Amino acid sequence: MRIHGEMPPEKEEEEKVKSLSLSIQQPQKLVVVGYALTSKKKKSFLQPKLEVLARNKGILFVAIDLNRPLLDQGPFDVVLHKLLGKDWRGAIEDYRKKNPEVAVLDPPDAIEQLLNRQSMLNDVTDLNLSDCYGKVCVPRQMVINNDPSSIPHEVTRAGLKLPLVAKPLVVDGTAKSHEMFLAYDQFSLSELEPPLVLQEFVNHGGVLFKIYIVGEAIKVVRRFSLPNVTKQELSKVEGVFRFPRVSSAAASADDADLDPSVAGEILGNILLFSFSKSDCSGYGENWLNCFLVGLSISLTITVWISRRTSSPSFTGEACKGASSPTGRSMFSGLRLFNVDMIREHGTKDVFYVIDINYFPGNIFLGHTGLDLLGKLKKSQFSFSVILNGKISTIPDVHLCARTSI
Ligand SMILES: Nc1ncnc2c1ncn2[C@@H]1O[C@H](COP(=O)(O)OP(=O)(O)OP(=O)(O)O)[C@@H](O)[C@H]1O
Ligand SMILES: O=P(O)(O)O[C@H]1[C@H](OP(=O)(O)O)[C@@H](OP(=O)(O)O)[C@@H](O)[C@@H](O)[C@@H]1OP(=O)(O)O
Ligand SMILES: [Mg+2]
Repeated sequence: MRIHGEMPPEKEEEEKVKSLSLSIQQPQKLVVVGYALTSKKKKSFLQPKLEVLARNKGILFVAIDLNRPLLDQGPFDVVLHKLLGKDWRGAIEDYRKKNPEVAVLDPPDAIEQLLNRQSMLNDVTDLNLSDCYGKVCVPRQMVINNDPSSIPHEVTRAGLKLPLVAKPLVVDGTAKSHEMFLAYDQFSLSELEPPLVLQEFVNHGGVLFKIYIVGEAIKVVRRFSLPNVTKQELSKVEGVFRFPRVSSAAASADDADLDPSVAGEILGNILLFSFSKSDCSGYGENWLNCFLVGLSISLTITVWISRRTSSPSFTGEACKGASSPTGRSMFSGLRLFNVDMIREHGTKDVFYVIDINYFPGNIFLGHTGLDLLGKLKKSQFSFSVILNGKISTIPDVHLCARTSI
């Protein structure tokens, strides 16, 4: 006899099968990430723990075979690349055109802007951020292409202030492109080999901020940097001195007990505007994705998605460039990069962008950026970074996430 409500055995069996099939997880759709990297980058980037972490998140890294046409490979959801050369550039351009649904990180044009220490900072200057939202500057600098003997005269003519940091003009991933010199007088600079950028050294209390950007995710870390150069030191010392990679990953200052005037309880607000590459509107799901990472330092970061109409002088300008196919606005099309910023010693809100790097080291490891790899295929974003102490005065801001870190 069956109690009321009890199922007949055949029905029970049917229900069991149903609940069993529901409990079997649907196979996760893998996000396939094709990568083409220099051997140096492959070693530093594709560490086993990253691959395991990625696999657990449904992301599969697949090596692109450089001996076969790229168009014959895949299908990929995302292509990550850090390779130089015309052939590769041509192949990736062609691939992008024929596979518009694939997120190619990043477009060769956008990367190219960062391969030269003059063009990498151009857009920061052009945006003239100091006028609108605070002071984000670039150090004064000049390019020396040839004839090192002309340097002393050129430096004097340009009125550059000593000391100067001499940097190789071209950034091509080689150790040579990271060879830095600090010059206390202009005459010694003739010893160096052009092409060079000569950049005014900005005293910043020996701490540098690295702002890592992966699509919509931002992480800021502190690194040790060169100490201040005093007037006394400058008057006594002559010569040009090579200095090592002072702000490498090993020079983390996140856990250091720093003077608050250097580390900053609140240094100001670094604001990240992001905007749609295609039409600068319709952020729907994208602004849900917008979030902040990195709770380890005392900066306030605000991330927002802004419409073309808001913050006209800045966002409008940036959108214009980003939405035009030939546009070369700041970071146009870039989704995988970092900005190195320092704060002028003795000031609260005068920041300088000194370097911008494409696909920098460890950008995914320990960052939530990995989660974004899959989402990047949907969103088309570019970024501009500004810094501001007075958020409340900015009109029509679509605030997405804000946190003190
Ligand atoms: N204008 C400047 N004023 C003060 N310090 C500077 C300036 N430019 C560079 N530095 C110091 O030199 C270091 C290296 O400079 P920069 O970041 O331009 O070189 P890089 O080789 O491109 O570095 P990265 O490894 O981050 O790519 C910085 O971390 C900072 O300590
Ligand atoms: O050496 P790391 O792994 O730390 O990464 C560095 C990266 O080298 P990689 O791309 O070969 O990894 C550099 O790239 P190239 O200019 O040489 O192309 C540059 O982006 C640095 O800023 C990165 O330093 P970090 O961002 O960590 O300070
Ligand atoms: Mg660099």
